[in-house]
Amino acid sequence: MSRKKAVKGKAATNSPSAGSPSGKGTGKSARGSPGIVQMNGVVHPSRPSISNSSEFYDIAFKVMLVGDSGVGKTCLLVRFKDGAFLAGSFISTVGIDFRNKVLNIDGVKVKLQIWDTAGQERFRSVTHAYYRDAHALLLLYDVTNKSSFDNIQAWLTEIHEYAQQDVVLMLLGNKADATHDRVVKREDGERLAKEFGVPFMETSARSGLNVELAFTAVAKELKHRSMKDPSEKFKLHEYVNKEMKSTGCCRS
Ligand SMILES: Nc1nc2c(ncn2[C@@H]2O[C@H](COP(=O)(O)OP(=O)(O)OP(=O)(O)O)[C@@H](O)[C@H]2O)c(=O)[nH]1
Ligand SMILES: [Mg+2]
Repeated sequence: MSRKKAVKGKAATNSPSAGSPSGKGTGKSARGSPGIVQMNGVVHPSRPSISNSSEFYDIAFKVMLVGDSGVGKTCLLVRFKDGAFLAGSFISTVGIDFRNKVLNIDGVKVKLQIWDTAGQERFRSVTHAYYRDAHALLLLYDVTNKSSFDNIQAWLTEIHEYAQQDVVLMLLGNKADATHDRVVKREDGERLAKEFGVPFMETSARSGLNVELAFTAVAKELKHRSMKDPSEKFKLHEYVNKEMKSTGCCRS
């Protein structure tokens, strides 16, 4: 396995690579996605990085953050990438943006290119165009906002319409730190996730609760799928449940 160099940066003005399904499996660069070539669902850089990032990786995947405006998608990404919480006034994302992070998963360097989408309705058509190339989707609601939870079903319909059939999907109930403002119980999130057969956890971009776990679980699943190693058994649901219990984070 050759080791690649991670491309770092933001691409708010990029057109979606998803606009080029023909790039899939051909080894050709996907239109509008600088330095990205798709081969067997795994993303590799098509040319040397011009950024100052010196982080190398073996395999790379696209992960998208979706959910209503204000649920905490940007804050979750910033917490994961920089280990910090974006305090202060809420600045709603315009369009779409991405950040890269390389994780060491069982000795394999897995680069996650994480796309932070705008939750506002008016950007929905922009977001739709990116779904097709996503290997994983983190679907967020806000435990302090009932309508963001009620909208999860609509988001799932959208995901089924625009994303790949085998996309890795996880439901996250964010802002779990906000105990006084909570209106959605953890059990409600669990029930909904069970109904749709998706792994679930509560997170907090503010406290960092389960943020690393959510991305690591997705990276492990994607790595497992791409390696197709029959000797290696990995079950996303089991991993999430086991890790949640071991941290004792969200169980009463
Ligand atoms: N208490 C608490 N507040 C949070 C958390 N995550 C985000 N927030 C707050 O929620 C607001 C919205 O956060 P964003 O991350 O900007 O929301 P978003 O989902 O990216 O919204 P759009 O970009 O409009 O789609 C901000 O005021 C954050 O400070 C969290 O885990 N806990
Ligand atoms: Mg945002």
